[in-house]
Amino acid sequence: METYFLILSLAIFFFISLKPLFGKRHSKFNLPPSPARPLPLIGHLHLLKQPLHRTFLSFSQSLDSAPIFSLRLGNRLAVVVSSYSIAEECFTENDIVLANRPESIVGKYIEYNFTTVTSAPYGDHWRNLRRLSTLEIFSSHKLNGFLSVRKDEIRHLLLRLSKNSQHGFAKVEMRSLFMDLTINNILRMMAGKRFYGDGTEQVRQLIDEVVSYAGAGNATDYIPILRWITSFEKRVQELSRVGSNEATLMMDHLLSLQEIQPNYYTDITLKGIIVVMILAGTETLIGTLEWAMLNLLNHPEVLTKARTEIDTKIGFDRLIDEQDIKNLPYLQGIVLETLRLHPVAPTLVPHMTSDDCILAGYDVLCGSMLLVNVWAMHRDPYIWEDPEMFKPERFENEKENQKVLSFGIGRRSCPGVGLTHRLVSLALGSMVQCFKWERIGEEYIDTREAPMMRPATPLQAMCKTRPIVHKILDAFA
Ligand code: HEM
Repeated sequence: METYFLILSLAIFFFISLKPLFGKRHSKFNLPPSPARPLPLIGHLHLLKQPLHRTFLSFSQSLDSAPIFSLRLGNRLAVVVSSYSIAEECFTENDIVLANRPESIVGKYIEYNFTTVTSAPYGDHWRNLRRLSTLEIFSSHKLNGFLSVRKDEIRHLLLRLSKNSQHGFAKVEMRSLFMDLTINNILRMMAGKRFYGDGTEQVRQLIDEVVSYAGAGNATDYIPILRWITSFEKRVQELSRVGSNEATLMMDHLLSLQEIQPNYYTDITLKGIIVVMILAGTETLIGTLEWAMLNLLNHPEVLTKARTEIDTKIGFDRLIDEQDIKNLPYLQGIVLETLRLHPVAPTLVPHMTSDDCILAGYDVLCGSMLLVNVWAMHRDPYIWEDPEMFKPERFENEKENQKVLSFGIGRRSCPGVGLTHRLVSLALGSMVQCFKWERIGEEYIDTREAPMMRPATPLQAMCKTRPIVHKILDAFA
């Protein structure tokens, strides 16, 4: 009897899930081309190999370099764009229609039922959150106020680097140092507190797991039956509980705002802000710093040029400061070149259409997911000279800056861009100014990426202090 009900339920489920995929509604529309015929129920999900941005580039190439194509991911239609002109069409005339986010299991459990600024549908609630985070966190005024936190955390980083490297080259593992820098920076901005030792590692593991579940590659988001069969949803629910405890500890600062305006600053809103800041503002910065250092180690001539720029403009008596960065164009070029070659959100954060629209002459139906493959666009040989090469010089022409779309464009673009440029440039500039750097061996470091856009092998380097480090050590003494 049980088997009978199972077969009956599966038959009904198959009928319901296949109907929209093969229904008449789709056939009368001019949808973007697809790389292959979709399979029943799963559509093209079986073709999605990690890393997705590379798979998407090969789909596009298999379709005669099609700059837009469509996929069926279980019960959802997705459109993938990989050209500048279509991306511009998306985020200018179609910006509002494309300003929604698709629902996901992470959005439901970790992002408080789609109420955070990253996951909320486009509308009044999202607008309020965006304004709130701009005023309280991302405005120049607020970022200037947090400068002392950034400087202090960078000083901690330099001190740790100098520990064993004052009398000769010492080997250092960069990821854990960048992890402490970025997590402590965000936590101090949010709650005025640092995490030490094991605390950071725990937070980091939590972030790692949540970030690995976010994004467009989870079959469970598209095939509802997988929610019952796999333990994915349960695991995300468990993580959401751990995350809540962590967040509760960091509420001090925002709670004072709640006292003044309790209706506006609800508990969920405040927790959501903290969760988003940690999720969006740590892994992104760690990855960017790691890729930047990796490229400097693989290109000693770039490193020398950056050091000469800093020595010439700043001298040997003081440490680089944030206001120096505008006078260090080569350093800024290194950061931009890192963001171009290694955008940590290579297909941006998924968008969703709230109505039918037209892109590049194709019909894009209401409820479709949009992914923009900026990783592929940043390596397009028709747009960039020597696209695979790490050449910060290309940004001597300031017009090139506009072509780096790692933070997205339009109303849902990243509000953390200012903080990223400040922290990454200052940390990188300080490390170049204070240390000599070498690879741990003769061979070049692997530039392929692991899942989540990290370097394939955790970055290690050899560093040796330069005399200026003593000025920092003295200041700490
Ligand atoms: C290298 C650093 C970073 C990169 C490459 C990056 C990239 C992105 C991208 C691609 C998006 C989505 C854009 C779109 O949907 O079109 C985004 C959204 C967002 N980012 Fe970042 N990000 C970075 C750092 C940060 C930092 C440091 C923070 C905060 C501390 C942050 C907070 C956010 C938030 C809140 C959103 C959601 C915006 C919305 O949906 O309205 N990001 N980021």
